[in-house]
Amino acid sequence: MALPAGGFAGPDPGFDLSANPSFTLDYKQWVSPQATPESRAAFVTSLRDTVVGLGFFYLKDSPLEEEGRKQNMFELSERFFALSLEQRMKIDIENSRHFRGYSKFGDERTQSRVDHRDQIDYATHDAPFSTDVSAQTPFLNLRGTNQYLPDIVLDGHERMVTDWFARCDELSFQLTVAIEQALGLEKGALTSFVSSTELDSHSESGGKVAELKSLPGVTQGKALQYARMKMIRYPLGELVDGIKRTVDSANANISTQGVGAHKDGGWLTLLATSRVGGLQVQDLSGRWLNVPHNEGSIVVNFGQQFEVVTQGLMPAATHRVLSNTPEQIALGADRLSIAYFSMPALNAIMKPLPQESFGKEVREAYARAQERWGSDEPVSDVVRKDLHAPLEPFGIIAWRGITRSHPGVVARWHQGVPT
Ligand SMILES: O=C(O)CCC(=O)C(=O)O
Ligand SMILES: [Fe+2]
Repeated sequence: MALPAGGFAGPDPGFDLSANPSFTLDYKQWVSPQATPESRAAFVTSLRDTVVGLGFFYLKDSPLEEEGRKQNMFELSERFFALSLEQRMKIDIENSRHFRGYSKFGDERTQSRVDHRDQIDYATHDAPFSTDVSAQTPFLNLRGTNQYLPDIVLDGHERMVTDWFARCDELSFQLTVAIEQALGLEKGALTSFVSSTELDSHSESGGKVAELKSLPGVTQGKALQYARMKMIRYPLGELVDGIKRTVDSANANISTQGVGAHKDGGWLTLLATSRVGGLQVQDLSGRWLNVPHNEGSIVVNFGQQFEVVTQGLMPAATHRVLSNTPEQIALGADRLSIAYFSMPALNAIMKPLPQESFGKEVREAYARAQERWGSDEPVSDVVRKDLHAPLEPFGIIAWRGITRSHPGVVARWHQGVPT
C-alpha cells in the first residue's frame, strides 16, 4: 500500500500527527448545513481508517470551535488556575464522595508514578443515590453533583462547564453514530449504551453490544448514563504551589511525567488543547508520535470499552503527556487541556461483537494499518486488558479506574469498600 502523503515509513521520533492530513477529519462533512450524502460517506471512510489505524485523530470545525466557545473555556481555566491554592481548594475533590472537584499538583498517579498536573474533575450532574443503595453497589457513588466556585470568585464556572459538557455529549453521540456506520453496525447498536443522551430519544434498536444489569434501587431498564470531564493544567517549574516535582528514580532527572502512559477507560474522549504541546500517542509498533496543538481542531481518541466491543480489532490508543520539557520551558507557558470522556452507562455490560459483525472494509483497514506501522501485534506501554471486565457492568470498571487515581477520596469516604 502506498504511504499516505507526509509519509512515515521508518522510525521517526519527530513525527507529528498534524503534519499528515489523513489524521484530520472535517466535522462539517458529517454534520452541517453543507453536508451531503457524499460528504457523509467520505467522513465515515476517513473515520474508519483513523479509528482502525491508530485511534487518535484531529477533528476540525466541530461545534466546540463556534462562537469563541473553546477560547472562553480556556480563559475560564486560566482564571481558575490563577486563583490562590486556598481558593482552588474550596472545591477540593476530597470534599466529594462522588470524585468531583479539584486535585492539587502531584496528587494523582499513573502506573504508580506521580503525574505532574492539577485539575478539576466533573461528571454527569445527577441526584446521588442514597448511601444505603450505594453501599450495596459501590459504583453508584459515582453518580452525584459537581462542585463549582461561585460566580463572584470564578464568573461563569457552572454555566460554562455545563454548556461545554452538554455540547460534548451531543458531539460524542454524533461521532458514535458515524462509528456505527464505519464498522458496518446497525443503527443504535452502540449509541443506545454509550451516549449520555436519553436512551429512547435516538436509538431505534439497541441491545446489540450490551445489556443492562438490574441493580437494587435502580429502575429496571433505565440506563445510568455517565460521562466525565476534566479541566487540566500541566504547570512549568520544579516547585508548584509549594509542592516539588519528583525525581525519576530511573535516571535521577526531574520528572517530565505530566500524565503517564495510559489508555482511557471509557468509550470516546474529546480533548481540547491549548498551544503548548507535550501530548504523545503510541502507534501499533510502540513508537511515540507527537500530537501538537492544531488550531481549530480538537483531538479525539478511543477508550478501552471500544477495544472490548471490537474484540481488540480497534485497540484503544496508548497516550501520555510530557511536561516541563526544555521546549515547554522555552515557551514559558503551562499546558492547559480540557478532556471530556464519554462512557458506557454504569449499569451496561459491554459485550464483544462477533467478528462477522464487522464489514470487510474494517478488516481491510486493519491490514493497511499493520502495514503502515510495520506491526503485526499492537505494542503498548499499558498492560493488555487493563480496564476490561467481561460480564460485569461498566460501573465496576469506572470505579476501579477512579479509585486507583484518587486514593485520598477513598480514604476519606470509602474506607473498606472494595475497589
Ligand atoms: O491533557 C491532555 O492533553 C491529555 C489528558 C489525558 O490523556 C487524560 O487525562 O486522560
Ligand atoms: Fe487520556
